[in-house]
Amino acid sequence: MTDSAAPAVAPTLRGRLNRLIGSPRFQALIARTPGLRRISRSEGVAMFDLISGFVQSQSLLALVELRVLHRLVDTPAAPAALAADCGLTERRMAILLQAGAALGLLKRQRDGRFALAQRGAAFLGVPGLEAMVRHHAVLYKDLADPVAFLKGETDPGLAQFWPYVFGAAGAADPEVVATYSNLMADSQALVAADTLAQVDFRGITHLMDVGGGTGAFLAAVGQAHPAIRLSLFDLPVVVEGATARFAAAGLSDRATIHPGSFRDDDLPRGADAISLVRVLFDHSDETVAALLKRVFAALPPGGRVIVSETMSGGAHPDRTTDVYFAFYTAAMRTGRVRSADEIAALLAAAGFENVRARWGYRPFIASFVTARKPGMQAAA
Ligand SMILES: C[S@@+](CC[C@H](N)C(=O)[O-])C[C@H]1O[C@@H](n2cnc3c(N)ncnc32)[C@H](O)[C@@H]1O
Repeated sequence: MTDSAAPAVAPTLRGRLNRLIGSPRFQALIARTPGLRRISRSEGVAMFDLISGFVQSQSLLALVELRVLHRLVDTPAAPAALAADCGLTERRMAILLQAGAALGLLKRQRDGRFALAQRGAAFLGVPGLEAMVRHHAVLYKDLADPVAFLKGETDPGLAQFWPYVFGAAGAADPEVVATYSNLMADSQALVAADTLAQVDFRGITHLMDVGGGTGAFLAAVGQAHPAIRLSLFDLPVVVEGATARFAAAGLSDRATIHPGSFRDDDLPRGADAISLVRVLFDHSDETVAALLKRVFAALPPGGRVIVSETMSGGAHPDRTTDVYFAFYTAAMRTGRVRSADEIAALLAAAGFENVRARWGYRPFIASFVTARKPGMQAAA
């Protein structure tokens, strides 16, 4: 440990253990001891993974920007062949391809050529993943000085990328809106699949998706549950894209679009369930509390609210959500990744009961909290 001075207060048992684990003599002993050597090695690998993670992400960005995975879909290629197409020297191309293979996205063949590996093929198959990697350039800049970022001394660019979080006025530029709506809609397929698999939709006759973007989640619900009526509520400039989506999905007769802002307008009534998919984590506790009050008011007695988004692990910090999403939403300035317990408390404060949480089986896609408005369940 770097600070080897005697502690000012008597260390706890955990503290004494920390000092022991951090001592070079102890580490040398573990590295020499059969059985423990393996643990020491895997801890070393895990630690180096933490240290080098940003280079892995930047290698991935280079692979995406140069469309290397796409170029290898049909046939393997040698560094020299790809170098010319990508405008790199052969040597630099070889570095990138070797890194891609080390990350499991490519496979290095015996003849020195590189092929697309299964992980690379799967990466290309996930809608929105390439766009997600590309837009990380903004977050990467925002985190260049993480201490200044955490002290609030920087002006994060991600806040401008998602202008709607500051209110309807910020979302006036159709080009900006199209960029984030497409990114959201592309990544929605996985969120919808997990939500439909892990949340019970039985008994719902009319679902309103608030902050539902261009209707991608509702389209998935509509296809999985042919009897449910659908309502979409989002900012006017955002819902413009929903008409074509519902028409293409054959849902125009079942779906109603309500343009509006949940900051300024009451929510339309009539739905016996309201979903909030990746909406709460964009906003402050104050905005969320006000939104949940409106959700409560719009539901009939017994009506259901469904929250689906990535959540903090809370008492059990989660590697996927408590690092990436926590910093991401902090860079948006207004947002926060909350634990299921925190969301449950906000729902209870809004008057909901029967609050149930479900940790997602892919927590980096979504986890879920559902609750009911007290009173009789709405008639089917
Ligand atoms: C992170 S996106 C999620 C979109 C969609 N639910 C999904 O999961 O793909 C948040 C959505 O909330 C909407 N939103 C933000 N502020 C809003 C407001 N004041 N009123 C209505 N919708 C709003 C945005 O336009 C955007 O579509």
